[in-house]
Amino acid sequence: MRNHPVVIKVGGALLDNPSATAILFQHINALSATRPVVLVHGGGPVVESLMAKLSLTSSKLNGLRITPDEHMPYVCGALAGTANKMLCAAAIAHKLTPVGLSLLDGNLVTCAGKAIEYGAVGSPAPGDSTLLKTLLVQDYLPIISSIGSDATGRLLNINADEAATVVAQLLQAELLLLSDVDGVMDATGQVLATLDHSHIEALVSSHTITDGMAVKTSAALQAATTLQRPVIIGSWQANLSSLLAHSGGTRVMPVAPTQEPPL
Ligand SMILES: Nc1ncnc2c1ncn2[C@@H]1O[C@H](COP(=O)(O)OP(=O)(O)O)[C@@H](O)[C@H]1O
Ligand SMILES: CC(=O)N[C@@H](CCC(=O)OP(=O)(O)O)C(=O)O
Repeated sequence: MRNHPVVIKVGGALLDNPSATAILFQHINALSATRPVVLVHGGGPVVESLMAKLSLTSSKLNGLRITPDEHMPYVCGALAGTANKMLCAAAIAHKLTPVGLSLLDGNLVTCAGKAIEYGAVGSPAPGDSTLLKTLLVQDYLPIISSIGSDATGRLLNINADEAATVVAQLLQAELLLLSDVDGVMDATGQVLATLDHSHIEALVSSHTITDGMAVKTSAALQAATTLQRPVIIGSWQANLSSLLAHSGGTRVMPVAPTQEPPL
């Protein structure tokens, strides 16, 4: 495989922002000339807009969507269907050749249900990288939604940041978690250049890091520690090469292997 792969995760709010989508795919187009790229995506706003049209309500617990099994057809349709195909179509419009996938395709990622109060929500673990490596060797751009399944065949809704960390582990890749903010902010709104385990704990305890960012920083710390390299949290409007060169965004630093695991 050419050079070291990069896994890029984008949040679902990107899909409401055509100019940001265009900027992102221009950057991916440039980056993929030199390095294999995999895109993992969320789609929280797409799920919420479909649920509202169906007069269904959903709530979150610790940043994760409580997902009754009877909601899974709609969540799956929104994430693996609408969100995935919108991104694939945008990639084609930017001269890339996407292949739309979910976590379960080719047994890429295995999943197991989290605590029962979350419903059909799972935790991901690395599975079989063969399909991804095959696609990357052929210069395809895999675009992966965060729908998985467990060993019994139950469909599961996976937080997309957690999904991306596992895809990065599968490929031993660099990981960029891109969102609608420039990075992780401190209590004064300044973007923090670096964050380590104890700093994350303090900012979560003081409610400076909340909601989806709490899930994201926890997933980033876990991935950084497993991969033993920093994970970058930044804006989807940023220049990806600059982010990879450590200019802008927040670098979440790994816990050293000799220390106790953080989670
Ligand atoms: N300390 C923080 N720094 C930056 N953003 C934060 C922080 N705490 C909470 N947030 C919120 O987290 C959001 C990003 O997380 P999330 O909505 O899950 O993004 P995505 O859908 O892109 O994964 C930001 O839009 C912001 O509202
Ligand atoms: C369990 C859980 O919370 N699943 C998420 C999956 C999508 C996601 O993570 O989307 P963003 O990246 O846009 O937040 C959800 O249903 O919203």
